[in-house]
Amino acid sequence: MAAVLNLHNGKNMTNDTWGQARESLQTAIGKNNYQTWIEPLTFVSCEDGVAEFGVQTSFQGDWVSRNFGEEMLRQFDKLDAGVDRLRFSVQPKRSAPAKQAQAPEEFARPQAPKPQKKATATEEALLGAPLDKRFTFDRFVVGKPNELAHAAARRVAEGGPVSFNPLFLYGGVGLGKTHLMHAIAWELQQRSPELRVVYLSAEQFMYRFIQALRDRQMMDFKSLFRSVDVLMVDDVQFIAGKDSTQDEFFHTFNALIDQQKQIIISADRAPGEIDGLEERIRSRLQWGLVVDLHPTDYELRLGILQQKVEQYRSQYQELKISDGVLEFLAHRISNNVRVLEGALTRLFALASLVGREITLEMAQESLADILRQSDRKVTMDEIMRKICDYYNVRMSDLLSPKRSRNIARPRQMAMWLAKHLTQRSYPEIGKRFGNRDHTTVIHAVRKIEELKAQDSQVAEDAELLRRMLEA
Ligand SMILES: Nc1ncnc2c1ncn2[C@@H]1O[C@H](COP(=O)(O)OP(=O)(O)OP(=O)(O)O)[C@@H](O)[C@H]1O
Repeated sequence: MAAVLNLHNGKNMTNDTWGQARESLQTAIGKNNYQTWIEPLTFVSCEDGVAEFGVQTSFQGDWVSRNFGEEMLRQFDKLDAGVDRLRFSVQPKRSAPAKQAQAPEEFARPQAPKPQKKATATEEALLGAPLDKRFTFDRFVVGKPNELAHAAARRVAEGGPVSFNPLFLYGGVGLGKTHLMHAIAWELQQRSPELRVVYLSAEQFMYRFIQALRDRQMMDFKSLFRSVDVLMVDDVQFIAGKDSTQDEFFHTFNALIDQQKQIIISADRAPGEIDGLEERIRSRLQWGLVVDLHPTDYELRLGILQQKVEQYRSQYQELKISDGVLEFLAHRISNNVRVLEGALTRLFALASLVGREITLEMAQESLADILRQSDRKVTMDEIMRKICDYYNVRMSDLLSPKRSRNIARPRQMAMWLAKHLTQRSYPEIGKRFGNRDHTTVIHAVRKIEELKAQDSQVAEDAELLRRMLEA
């Protein structure tokens, strides 16, 4: 890369200046923004006061220009770099056949005293939310619990004729829904930079919708959202019960599907389980492919830990972990992947502090709180309350001798959950449920196991309840 920048005032600026500007930008805009948006920029040249940066997609250039352009110029000013204007041009990939570079995005310094035209809510809405650069397919570890979701995501990321529309990904907290959606977006943008791929959470969709209403820019809002090529909406359960947002979402959804544009949705549960979602939306969400990210199993957790350690080593090299430490963590931390990552980050910090091998004892000591939390078992009370909510039965009925099916089945489910999620013995469970005999509990647990194998509704109920209680 050229090491020297020409300043329009004749002074020379070395590459160090860009380095310095980057440092202060990190402080000014925060580490996350910096890593996602500024770090990937490549400095191309600086001529006549125009500093040019290479970006991978026009989306990236557009985003940086709108959101950080002003701050970048401010930092250049501080360093007296003589930069008046920024240009972001999409750099063709080396391996790709020579292709025409796209028209660069430019950020021109606003002319004082004329105020810079602020991007309207709707213009910003088009850009969605920033993508996390760590959330790529490369970094997604595939195992049994997520293989179907991964395969579907890969298929959608290949682009081409829409096959699963919408793709609906669901699963418990921290199981990789957002990661997969960002991975699809990165891949699509890499394959086809001209595509308008918009990712945002359902909450952001709602706020942008409200802002457009308030600013009387609904027409813009509608046409912008209807002009995207791929729309991804994360955590769609958020709009349940929010009627006008649902309505708008429904129309956007239909318009895009009609144009055969790809839609990808995520939620913490299956479409049919989201209370407060209009029936017409619920059924449309089931039109395409609905896939489930199951809770992680031991092998997947271990794979994720190993991958993260490798990544860490490739950056910092020195990291020694005794045999058995990762296995221990994969065994003991059974919650979501975010918790696993948190545990590892702490171990990495510890390793860099002590400067020697991380042993099992050290890991146990430094992660005591996380391990304790993971040990936390669901209480009987929580199970009973959840069952009452879920099946709409009264606690007094659950504990009563009543045997009608609408009471007996929830009670059996509660016993099954108690057996699987708590350390309680059969007699203890029986006692808690209105002083029943332990054989009744054994029978209930068996009954639910049997029903789960025969009746998909029971299997789904059991899985959902277990997830909700473990979340
Ligand atoms: N299979 C995986 N391989 C590697 N990292 C993973 C995997 N699954 C999850 N992660 C990591 O775990 C963290 C949480 O994942 P993510 O944010 O995608 O979860 P989520 O399902 O969207 O959760 P939430 O319901 O809280 O939004 C992220 O840092 C992600 O990279």
